[in-house]
Formats: sequence, structure tokens, C-alpha cells
Amino acid sequence: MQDHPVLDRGQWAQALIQGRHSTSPRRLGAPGPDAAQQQLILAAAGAAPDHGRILPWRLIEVPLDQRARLGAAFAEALLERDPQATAEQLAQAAEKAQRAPWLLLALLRLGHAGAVGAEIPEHERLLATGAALQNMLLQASSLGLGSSLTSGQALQSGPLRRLFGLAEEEKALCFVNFGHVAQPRAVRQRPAVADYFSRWAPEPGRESP
Ligand SMILES: Cc1cc2nc3c(=O)[nH]c(=O)nc-3n(C[C@H](O)[C@H](O)[C@H](O)COP(=O)(O)O)c2cc1C
Repeated sequence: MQDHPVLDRGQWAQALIQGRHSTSPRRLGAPGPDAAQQQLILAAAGAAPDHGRILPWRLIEVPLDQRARLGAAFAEALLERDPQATAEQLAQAAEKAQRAPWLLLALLRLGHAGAVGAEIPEHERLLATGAALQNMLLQASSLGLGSSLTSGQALQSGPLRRLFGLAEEEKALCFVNFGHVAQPRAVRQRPAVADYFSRWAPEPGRESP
């Protein structure tokens, strides 16, 4: 494959990165990514930086025919938090499981003493996971698909942990939603670079140790 000039690649990457935005699950519609698109998105996750190559994350697909079970776990988790929840609230919680055409659960793997990579701390594992998730969102965007990350209190709940058989050292971080953009929304204003960037300079008189 012919390589593109550096500038073209830079412009292409800029358009992809700046053009990506989240589409919430209720704004996504069928069809979800096809099998080839799913593989591209999953492979993008594996291209993320990973200190020690320990794969501090994993992804679980929740197929459409299992969404009712996820919905039941959402409702059970709500009932644990709020025993007064109404039938309507429980139904609303359960319905959230049905929204995204392709739905993944992202898990952080915290490791344990003695395991390979145990020296890699939690914050680095979290950073590696975030990079993997962003790669997936960007790959989906490049395919013309909508995507988003969603969280919620049910993620840390017993019903959800039991449903997916999570190990003690695993933490459910968020869901990753994919589909076609059924209802576009206004694009978020991005922060100015000056809001998050500064150039460090030593204080006068403290130039050298
Ligand atoms: C880990 C994580 C979890 C999130 N969970 C939710 C959520 O549950 N509900 C929601 O409306 N937005 C959630 N967001 C925010 C959206 O995914 C999205 O990033 C935000 O709306 C900004 O939109 P943009 O990606 O187009 O800039 C979450 C973001 C992150 C990083």
C-alpha cells in the first residue's frame, strides 16, 4: 500500500480526531457494525499503549439476545440502591440495556500480588484502558458509525458483577456503545488549548540546583 505524504496523514488524523463526537445510546440505531467492522474496532483497542504488555483491560460483548438479562441486572441493582423504586423506574432501568445495537462492557484488570505485571499500578492500567477505548471510538468514527461510553451505578453492583462472573481483581469501568447515528445531536464545543496546556519555566533564581 502506498504511503501518504506526512501532511496528508496529519490532516486525515486531525479530521478524524476533531470530527469524532459521542452519540448516546438512545440516539443510536440499527444496524450495528458488521462483523468486519467489529474486528477493526476490536483490533484498534489492541493497538493502544500498554506498559509492560499486560493487557490491563478486557471487553465483553453483550449480544442482543442476552440484553433482557442485562436489563434485569440493571433493575435488580436499582432495587438494591432504592428499595422504593417504582415499577416504572425499574422498567426504565431495564430498557437501557436494549439501546445500543452493539454493546461492549469494558473491564479494568487490577492484577494481584505475584502476578505478571503486578508492578504496573492501577493508574497506569486505567490510562492504558482509556487509550484502548479512545482507539475504538476513533475507529468507529472512521467507519461512519456513532459510538459513546456510558457508565452508571449499576456497574459496581452485585447483580452486574455476578451476571458477568467478574473476578475480584476486575472492575467494570463503562459500557461502549456502537451503532448508526439515528438522531444526530449538536457537537460539543472543544476546550481551548490554553485551558489545558502550559509551558513550564523555572522560577527566576532557581534555574539550576
Ligand atoms: C468513562 C466515561 C463514562 C461516561 N458515562 C456517561 C454516561 O453514563 N452518560 C452520559 O451521558 N455521558 C457519559 N460520558 C460522557 C460521554 O461519553 C461523552 O464523552 C460526553 O458527552 C462528551 O461528548 P464528546 O465525546 O462528543 O465530546 C462518559 C464519559 C466517559 C469518559
